[in-house]
Amino acid sequence: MNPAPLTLTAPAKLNLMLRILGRRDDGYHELQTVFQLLDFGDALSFQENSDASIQLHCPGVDLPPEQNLVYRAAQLLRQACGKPQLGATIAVDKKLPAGGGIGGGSSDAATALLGLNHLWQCRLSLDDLAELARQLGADVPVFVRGHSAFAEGIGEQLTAVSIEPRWYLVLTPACHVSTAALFSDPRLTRDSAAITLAALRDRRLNTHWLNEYAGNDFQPLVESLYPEVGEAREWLSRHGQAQLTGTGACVFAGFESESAAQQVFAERPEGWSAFIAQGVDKSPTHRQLAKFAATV
Ligand SMILES: C[C@@](CO)(OP(=O)(O)O)[C@H](O)COP(=O)(O)OP(=O)(O)OC[C@H]1O[C@@H](n2ccc(N)nc2=O)[C@H](O)[C@@H]1O
Ligand SMILES: Nc1ncnc2c1ncn2[C@@H]1O[C@H](COP(=O)(O)OP(=O)(O)O)[C@@H](O)[C@H]1O
Repeated sequence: MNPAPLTLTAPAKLNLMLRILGRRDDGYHELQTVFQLLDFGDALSFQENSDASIQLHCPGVDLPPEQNLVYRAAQLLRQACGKPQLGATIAVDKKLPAGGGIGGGSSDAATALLGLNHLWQCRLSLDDLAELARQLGADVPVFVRGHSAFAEGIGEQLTAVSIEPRWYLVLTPACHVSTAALFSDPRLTRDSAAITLAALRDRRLNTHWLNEYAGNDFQPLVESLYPEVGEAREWLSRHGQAQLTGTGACVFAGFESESAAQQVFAERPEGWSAFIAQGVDKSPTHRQLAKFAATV
C-alpha cells in the first residue's frame, strides 16, 4: 500500500503596499512591496511514483500541464538535484482565483519545490530552492522562504517582517488581470519614491506604519481597465481601508477581529465572491512540513 500523501497548503499573499521605482534594462521593474502571507490557500498533495513521470491533476487551471507552474517547479527541482528517475503524482485543489494578485500560481510553485524536496529527499537548502523559485517567477521566492516580508529588487530581495495580526476580507472580482500586460502598459506610474530601510525600524509593521505607507501603484490603471475592480474597492472602502493587491483583480481591507470581517462579508452585494483569512507571519506550508517531518 502507498504511504499517505503529503498534503500542504499553498497560501495566498496580499501586497499591503506596492511602489514601482523604475524599469531595468531587461524589462523587469524595480519595486518595493510588503508581502503579507495568509492562513488560506490551495491544497497540494504529493505522492511518489516509480515510473519517473510527473502526473499533475489541477482542475480549474486551463493550461497544458507542462505550462502549469507546479509541473515546471517539479521538472526544475528534478533537474537541479540530478535525479531524472524521480516521479510524483501531484493533485492541486484550487481555492485561489488565478490572476487575482494573491499569488496562487506562485505559491503552488513554491509549495511544489518545498514538498517534493522533502518527498524526494533532495536535501536542497532554502537558499537553493529560493534560487530555483526566482527562475519560476518574481513572486515565488517569498513563498519558499515562508515568512511575510518587505521585498525589493524585482520582488526577490526579502527582509522578513512581523506584521500586526489582522483579519482580511478579500473581494475577488471575476476578471483575470495579466501581470505582464500591466507592467508593459505605458500609462503605468514607474517613478515612485523609495521607502528607506530605516523606515522599517525594528521590522515590526503596526497599523500606523501600514496606514502611512499603504497604496498600490497599479490601482489607478487596473481600475480604469476593469471598472468592476474600482466598484469593489469603493464599496469596501465604506467599511475599512481598501486597496488592490498586486496587479489585482482582488481588493482587500484589514480588520481587528474575525467577527468584524465577517460582518462586512455578510453585507456584501449579492453574487460578489469573497473570502476571509487571517494574516500570518509564518507560512502554513512550513508549519505543516515541520509537523510532517516530525511524524515520519
Ligand atoms: C505584481 C506582483 C506583486 O506581487 O504580483 P501579482 O499581481 O502578479 O501577483 C509581482 O511582482 C509579479 O510577480 P510574478 O507574477 O511572479 O511575475 P513574473 O511571472 O516573474 O513576471 C510576469 C511578467 O511581469 C513583468 N514583471 C514582473 C515582476 C517585476 N518586478 N517586474 C516586471 O516587469 C515581466 O514583464 C514578466 O514578464
Ligand atoms: N498552478 C497554477 N495556478 C494558477 N495559475 C497558474 C498555475 N500555473 C500557471 N498559472 C498561470 O499563472 C498566471 C498567474 O496566476 P496567479 O499566480 O494565480 O496570479 P497572480 O500572478 O495575479 O497572483 C495564471 O493566469 C495562469 O495562467
